[in-house]
Amino acid sequence: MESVIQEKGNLSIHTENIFPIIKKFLYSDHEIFLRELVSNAVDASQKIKKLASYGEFNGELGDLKVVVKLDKDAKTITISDNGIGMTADEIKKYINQIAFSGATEFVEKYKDKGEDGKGDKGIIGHFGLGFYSAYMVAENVEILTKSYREDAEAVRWQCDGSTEFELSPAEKADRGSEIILHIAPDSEEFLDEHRLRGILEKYGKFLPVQIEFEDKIINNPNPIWTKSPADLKDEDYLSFYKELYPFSEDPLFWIHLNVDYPFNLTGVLYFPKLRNDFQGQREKIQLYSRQVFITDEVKDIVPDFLQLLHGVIDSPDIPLNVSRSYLQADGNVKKINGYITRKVADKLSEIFKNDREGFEKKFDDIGLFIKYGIISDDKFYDKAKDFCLLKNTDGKFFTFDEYREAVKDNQTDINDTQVWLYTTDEKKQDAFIQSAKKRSYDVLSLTTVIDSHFINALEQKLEKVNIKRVDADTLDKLVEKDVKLESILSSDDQEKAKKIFEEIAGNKSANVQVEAMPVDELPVVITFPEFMRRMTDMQASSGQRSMFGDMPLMYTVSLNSNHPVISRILQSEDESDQKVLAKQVYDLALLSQGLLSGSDLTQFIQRTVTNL
Ligand SMILES: Nc1ncnc2c1ncn2[C@@H]1O[C@H](COP(=O)(O)OP(=O)(O)OP(=O)(O)O)[C@@H](O)[C@H]1O
Repeated sequence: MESVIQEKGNLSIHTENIFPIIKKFLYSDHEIFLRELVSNAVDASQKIKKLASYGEFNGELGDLKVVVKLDKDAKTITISDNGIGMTADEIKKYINQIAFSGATEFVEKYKDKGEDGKGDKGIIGHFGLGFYSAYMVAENVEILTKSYREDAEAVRWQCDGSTEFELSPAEKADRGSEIILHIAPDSEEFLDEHRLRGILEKYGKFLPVQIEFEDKIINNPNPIWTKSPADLKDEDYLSFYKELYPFSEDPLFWIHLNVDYPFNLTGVLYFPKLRNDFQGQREKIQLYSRQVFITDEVKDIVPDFLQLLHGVIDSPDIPLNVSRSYLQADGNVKKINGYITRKVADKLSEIFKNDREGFEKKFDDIGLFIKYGIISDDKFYDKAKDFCLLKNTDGKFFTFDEYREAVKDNQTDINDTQVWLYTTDEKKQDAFIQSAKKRSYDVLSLTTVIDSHFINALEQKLEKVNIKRVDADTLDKLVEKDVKLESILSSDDQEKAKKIFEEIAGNKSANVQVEAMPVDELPVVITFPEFMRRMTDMQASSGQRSMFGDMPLMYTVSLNSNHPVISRILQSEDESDQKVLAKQVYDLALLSQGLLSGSDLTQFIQRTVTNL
């Protein structure tokens, strides 16, 4: 057997292998070539502007513009700019040496220049690979360029995707570059003006230099997120929203993001009208890097609940073209997450403090969002706990603290725990809500898709608070008090009543019990244990089918031992009379829970009509 000797060395890379790799794997989406080449042209234009501002270029800047031209007959796409251009030496350095980025070098060189000491502002490239993405669609690429330097000579570079290139003197009157792509037969789909305009509008809609295609400027070089909030009016934000989402309703409000340290980020986030739906609204945030569109999949950059917002985030500090798992672990991305969450919470808190009435009016829309935030993000909860509102069945709003105070006297039970009652459907649970109100209990209206999760989260976070649906049990059991009502029935009679109703329920899942309730409450009350409710509610909101079928597996039948009808049933001599009466009150209880249907309901109606 051959023995292995310890050895160190360099892996060798053969450049002839690199083109096929670039062509296949550099970007999964071939249309990106246009984004890359137009970005380079924009960079070249920004650089000349900067050089002029640093006094290193004293010629005429002219009208800086990038022009994209399609020639179907010649099968070429040409991207021209009047930026800094390149000398033959620069081509050798920046183009021939793959992955040697001239952008990075420019930024390094000028990093301390400019009033703000940020020489890199506005320069897009930094990997040094973008240019080669041209070979994803072209079989041959030409560069015709003339540097801004005095006495510079124009040069032509050409390469057919092998490792050989040609560099020669050329004729070009004006400063700048032309990149001519000879489109490969398998990429002729790009020789279509609609397709090209589509790609340009997607990636270049907000590029900072004018982009012309077929004699029209396709971009808005000064989108509002690049401006100072002090210079903007509400109309500006609204019309930008319309520019982004042409057919949407106006947003509720917005946040202008602007931070330079410890990372760079600008943007505008809008709160849309959510309307109880938060699936259809996602993937509306667009991510830009120095005004170049990158993606509208911001899953890994923006916390889940914030994806309900709309708008634009622009950050050169979010690593692009890297794997998802890397992105999630990235320190900047984490900081950006935290920053956006904080900003959003601060904005909500500000509106709440300055305009409580307006905040309450918008709460049906923003409530969903705030609750989602509370469920999923502890840091957000820390801020939101002071402005998240609870609405009761009378339409009155409370903060958590206000609500604690409001129900303290009446709804604290023997364990010194507050019981907050809620309804998920005011109409269906009306009988229970009315009974609760008779005792001056307050009932919260928690009717949105997210509320079952929200209630769980609240119980975990709020101390000494139990949240129970108003029909989870009889009121005496929901809010247990020291003083208990006496039952007028003897324990023998109670046992008898229980038997009669057990027979009528005829159902193992109904748990019959006797309880001393006030006389003015119903003779029979049907309730569902809270835990059972929650499981079914949560399953329903997460879109799963309930494992309990249509009706919950277990329910409680409480007989009011103080109600005269129960006494009448017990006193009845005739067994069939007794049954009819018991069945009638039992069906009434089912009816008030919406549980009486089909032949049971028909029989109930028949019986009732004949006894009129
Ligand atoms: N139109 C142009 N005008 C002037 N210089 C250019 C032009 N296109 C490319 N270059 C030069 O070639 C270099 C390499 O470009 P390339 O697109 O490969 O990388 P990059 O722009 O630096 O980084 P990225 O990979 O992020 O695009 C640029 O940094 C720039 O110096």
